[in-house]
Amino acid sequence: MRLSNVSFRYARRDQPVIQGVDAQLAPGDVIELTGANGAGKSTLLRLLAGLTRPTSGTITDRPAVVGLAPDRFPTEQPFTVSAYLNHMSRIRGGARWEPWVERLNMGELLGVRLLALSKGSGHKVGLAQALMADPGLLLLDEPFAGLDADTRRALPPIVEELSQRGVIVIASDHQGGLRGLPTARRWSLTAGHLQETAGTADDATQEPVTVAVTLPAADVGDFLTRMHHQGYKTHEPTPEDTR
Ligand SMILES: Nc1ncnc2c1ncn2[C@@H]1O[C@H](COP(=O)(O)OP(=O)(O)OP(=O)(O)O)[C@@H](O)[C@H]1O
Repeated sequence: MRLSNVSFRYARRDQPVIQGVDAQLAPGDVIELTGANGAGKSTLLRLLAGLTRPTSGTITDRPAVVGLAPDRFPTEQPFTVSAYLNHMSRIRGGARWEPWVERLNMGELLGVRLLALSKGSGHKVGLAQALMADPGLLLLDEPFAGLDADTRRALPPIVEELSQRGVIVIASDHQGGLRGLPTARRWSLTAGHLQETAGTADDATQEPVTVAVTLPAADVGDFLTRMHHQGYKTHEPTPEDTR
C-alpha cells in the first residue's frame, strides 16, 4: 500500500490537516502513529481506511478488507452487544465474532445494551467488530485507551499474530503498547507532516538503558508479564542486585 503526496483539508479555506504525506506499507507492517492532540492522527486513519478521500495525492493498493476501531465507539444505537455483532456479521458475510469476544474478555457484555456500555467496554466492541472482518488492513485509534489490564495484555499478541499473517496494522497510540513487536515502525505527525521516527541506526533514543522499578510484591508477576509482552527484557532482582 502506498501514500503519494497525500494532503487533506476539512474545508476549502482551512489549513491542511495532513500535508504531502508519502509512505509505503508492506504486508505485516505494524505502525505506531504518534502526534500531539489535534495533530491529525484520526484524520490520517480515516484517509487510510478510505472513509475520507485525500484533497490531493493518492492512496493505492489498499487491502480489500479494512477494519477500523474508532477512538470512541458510537454507542447511540438500539442494540445489545450480541445483536450488534450479529448484525455486523451478517453485513460481513457471516464473519465470526465469537473468538474475538473470548480473546477480548467481553463475554459478560453480550447482553448489555450499547447505550449502557462504559467507555472501555464500548472500545472492546469497536475492536471486536474491526477484528471480525478478517481485515488485510487494521486501523486502531488509541486501541489501549480505557482497556482493563487483561485486555491490554491480550492486544499485542493479537496484533503480532495478524502481522505474521501479513495484515498491516496501524495504531495511533500514545502508550507505546505495540512498540516491542518485531515488525513495529513508528510514525509521528507534526503539523500534518509525517515522519518515520524509529529504527534508524543513528537514533540515540533507541540505545537500551536499564531501569529499576519498585512496586508491591503482589504486582511483580503481572508487571513482568506485561513488559515481556511489550518486548522488553526483564528480570527480578537477585540478592546480588540489591546488595
Ligand atoms: N470534521 C472536522 N471538521 C473540521 N475540522 C476537523 C474535523 N475533524 C477534525 N478536525 C480538525 O482536524 C485536526 C486534526 O484532528 P484529528 O482528530 O485528526 O487529530 P488527532 O491527532 O487524532 O487528535 P487527538 O489526539 O486529540 O485525538 C484538528 O485541528 C481538528 O480540530
